[in-house]
Amino acid sequence: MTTSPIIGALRKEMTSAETGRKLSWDHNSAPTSDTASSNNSSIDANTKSSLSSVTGSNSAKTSLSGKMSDLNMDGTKVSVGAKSSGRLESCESVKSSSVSRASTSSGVSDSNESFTSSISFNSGNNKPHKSNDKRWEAIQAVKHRDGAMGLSHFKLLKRLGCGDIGSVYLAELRASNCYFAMKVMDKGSLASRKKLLRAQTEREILALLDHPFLPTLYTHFETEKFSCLVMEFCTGGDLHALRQRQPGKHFTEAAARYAILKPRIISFSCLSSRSAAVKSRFYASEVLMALEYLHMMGVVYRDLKPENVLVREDGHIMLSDFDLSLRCVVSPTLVRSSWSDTDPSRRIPAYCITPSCVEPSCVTPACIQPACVQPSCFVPRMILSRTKKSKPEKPKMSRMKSDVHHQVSPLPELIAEPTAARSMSFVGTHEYLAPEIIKGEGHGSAVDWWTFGIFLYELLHGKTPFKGTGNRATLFNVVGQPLKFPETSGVSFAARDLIRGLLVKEPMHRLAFKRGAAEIKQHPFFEGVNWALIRCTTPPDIPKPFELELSHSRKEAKEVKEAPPPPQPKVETPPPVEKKVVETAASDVPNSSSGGSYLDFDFF
Ligand SMILES: Nc1ncnc2c1ncn2[C@@H]1O[C@H](COP(=O)(O)OP(=O)(O)OP(=O)(O)O)[C@@H](O)[C@H]1O
Repeated sequence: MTTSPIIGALRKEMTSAETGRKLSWDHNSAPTSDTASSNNSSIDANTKSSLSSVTGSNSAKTSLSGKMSDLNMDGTKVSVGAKSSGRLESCESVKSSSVSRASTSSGVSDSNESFTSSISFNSGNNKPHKSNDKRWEAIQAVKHRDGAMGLSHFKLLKRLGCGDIGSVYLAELRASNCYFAMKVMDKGSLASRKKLLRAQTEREILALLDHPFLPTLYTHFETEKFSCLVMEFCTGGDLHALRQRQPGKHFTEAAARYAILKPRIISFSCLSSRSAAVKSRFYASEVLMALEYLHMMGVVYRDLKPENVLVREDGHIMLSDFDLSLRCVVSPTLVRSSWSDTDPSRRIPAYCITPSCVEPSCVTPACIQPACVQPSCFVPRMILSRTKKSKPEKPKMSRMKSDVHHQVSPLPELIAEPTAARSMSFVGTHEYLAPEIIKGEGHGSAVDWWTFGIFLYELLHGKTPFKGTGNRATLFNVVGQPLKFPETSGVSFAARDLIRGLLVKEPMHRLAFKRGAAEIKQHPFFEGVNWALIRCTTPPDIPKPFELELSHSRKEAKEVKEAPPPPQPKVETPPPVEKKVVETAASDVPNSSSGGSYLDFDFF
């Protein structure tokens, strides 16, 4: 067994006094660290779900940009490892003015090893929902003490997995008893494989997020060779990996029973249909909220599948893996207020809310208000203005009743759907690809609702609906075959109706095309879901306590330090996977069923 270059280099860097080179992302070359001041707007789509829980603050934005050539790309070819589940991607080829990497300079291409962007984003320095998180505090304390973070601040305990652009390690912040998932990407490898833009996109998106069902980026730092993202560690693993470990890659009846007892093993197909429906609804609800938040932030996820749904320590979910996501412009709009007052002067107008990540230029002409309101002002402003007006008047019972009615009447409806997003990229996973991606027609946020339909189908049936004998057949099925449910499906009518609505091949007729998650939430399948309190719901499965894992991790940590690490899977010879990589368009490229490698290609 040979020591992989990435581990060897990691060891070297960890034992050195390296504390993390500052990444210069500043447009004017002013040094900015990973703790750069940030636009710290955030959206909590959970607690005030009817509004997609808009909250935020108004700290100054920092326009960050960078030259990747500053990152000392040494061009060293290192096999970072292959993804363990197949998916495809082409180089990003966004062809719409509505799609932006914010103010990324023109001509940005991953093939340019040097590029500049001026995307204004939340560097992760301010996460309002992390104020009571001891891991957050621990990281902040180290930053405060040492100025910058580096590999030497962490102990890498074990490798959790590897993806196309990096390996993920369980890492302990030294002397803190705080654990993280650290994604380590070899910059030379990224550069030589033209993955710099993907890595940058993922980092920027992670930095934006502040939501219970999405990963927290605690910090990121650069060393001479590596780019490291320090994220929340999910103890429950991912659903795909758990199933892969079962004999025959599916749960047996016994395993299904075990699944009920052992929360980390989750089988939807083998549980009783009621149990599966309950679990599916829980996980689907949380995924839906995460997608809603992402869309509101101008992110089209594009890679929903069980493999990317991690189970957190508390049993709630966390979507991961944003390197195939698309960033775009979005103008969430209030289309219906709860105020039905006929007096125009008292009527709450339609607001346009800019997502925190987008520069003022994001404001589309559709915004009828002179200024877009910050999310945090949204609910209070509406309620306060009402209260103020009624103050001087003598309170009458009828008026009070009316006010109470207003305050408890259905919350305003907000469209947070980036309907104008358009991309020509060919990205995703075969069985989850939307027809418009396969046909190369250009796609937008509706692809996430298609994948949500496939995801729901898989949760409830244990398989995806269009899987063919090979990848090519799968693609043909997606485009040409009607949706069918197993005859013996014990799945409810409501579930099937929802799936049918989501798996409409024509995106414009697909459920949620116009109004996004709001449409889906109203479907009978989700009847009874308390969206506002879903975060407080007791999950159907809770992973076993992390302490039990720890002894195992420490053992492995010793191995990482003292023994040759496991060989990195080579991109060319990846392990067999269940969901294969699409290598080509449906008609003209050979089937790739023999491998799961990630092959980049342009659809056109
Ligand atoms: N926050 C996390 N907590 C626990 N395990 C994680 C976490 N993030 C990733 N992992 C594990 O590491 C593996 C690799 O993750 P990673 O995101 O790098 O690769 P991927 O999901 O295969 O995507 P990509 O190829 O785009 O990088 C995942 O499959 C998962 O098992």
